[in-house]
Amino acid sequence: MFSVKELVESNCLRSVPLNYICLENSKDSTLYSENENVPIIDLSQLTSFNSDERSNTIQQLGDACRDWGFFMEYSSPNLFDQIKYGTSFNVMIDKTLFWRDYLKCYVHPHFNAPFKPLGFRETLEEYSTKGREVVEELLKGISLSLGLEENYIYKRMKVNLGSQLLVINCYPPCPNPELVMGLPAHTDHGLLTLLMQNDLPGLHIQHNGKWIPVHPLPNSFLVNTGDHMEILTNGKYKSVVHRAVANSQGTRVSVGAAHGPCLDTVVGPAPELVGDDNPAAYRAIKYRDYMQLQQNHQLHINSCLDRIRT
Ligand SMILES: O=C(O)CCC(=O)C(=O)O
Ligand SMILES: [Fe+2]
Repeated sequence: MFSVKELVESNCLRSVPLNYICLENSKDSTLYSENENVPIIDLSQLTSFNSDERSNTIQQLGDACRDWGFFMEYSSPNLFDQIKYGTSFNVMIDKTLFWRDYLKCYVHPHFNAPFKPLGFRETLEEYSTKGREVVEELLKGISLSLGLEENYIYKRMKVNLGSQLLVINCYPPCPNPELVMGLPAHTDHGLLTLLMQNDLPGLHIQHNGKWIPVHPLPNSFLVNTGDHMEILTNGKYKSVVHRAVANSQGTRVSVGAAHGPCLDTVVGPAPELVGDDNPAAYRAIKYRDYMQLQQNHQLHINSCLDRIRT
């Protein structure tokens, strides 16, 4: 199987090969909006000793999770292979190939990374550790915004043994970007994803029924809530549908770190967020089984969450 990078670098590419042409693109009736912007949260205020500043930011964080589920913040065939290089999404089930190559490494609770190129492992390890620290702070803020004790999510989801999956995506330039899809519409399976990207646009998020293009903001992380945040909050904070489109200008690179519960944690709606007027909307499922369910399912058909709704 060719990678898209090899295909583009072969120098014989004048138009998109047929097996990459994504018919869904012309059928997608979701409107496109350039006029709305993803909310921006200042992490230093979330960890501030000034209690007014902190509670204001917790409120903003809660609003962002409820209304957007996406915000920016300053500063092999086996799904569980610890290091995996590939193309498209899952070549075993994809009917159309996607314009994307990737490297995935599980970096927590056990750290895995290639030994080459020199220094890559060390950089990835430091990046992953810092990412977990950021997520711990965000989870405290999110727990408080839900009226829960600040360590509620961290403890209940056993995040100290949590799964952290680093996905490095590469979207080489495409001669006809409107005919292909980098990564089709999907939601992420974990609790929170931190995304870093280079300066080429491509990410779209669905908000109030429209696709919102996200313009890269230097020195920021994009943070999005995943399916397990939606399950745990019983739908109060939604997992956000997003996609990545291709471009003709240059190679777009994004690095996503999916932070989830411990793989063996059985996750269902938090009892504190369920009541007579708000019954549990999802059945409890082990995180590992959920990931398997998502992987075996064509990404863009509909959200994997639909399969565990009560
Ligand atoms: O490349 C992007 O901006 C999005 C990547 C993504 O959604 C993912 O890896 O799950
Ligand atoms: Fe994603």
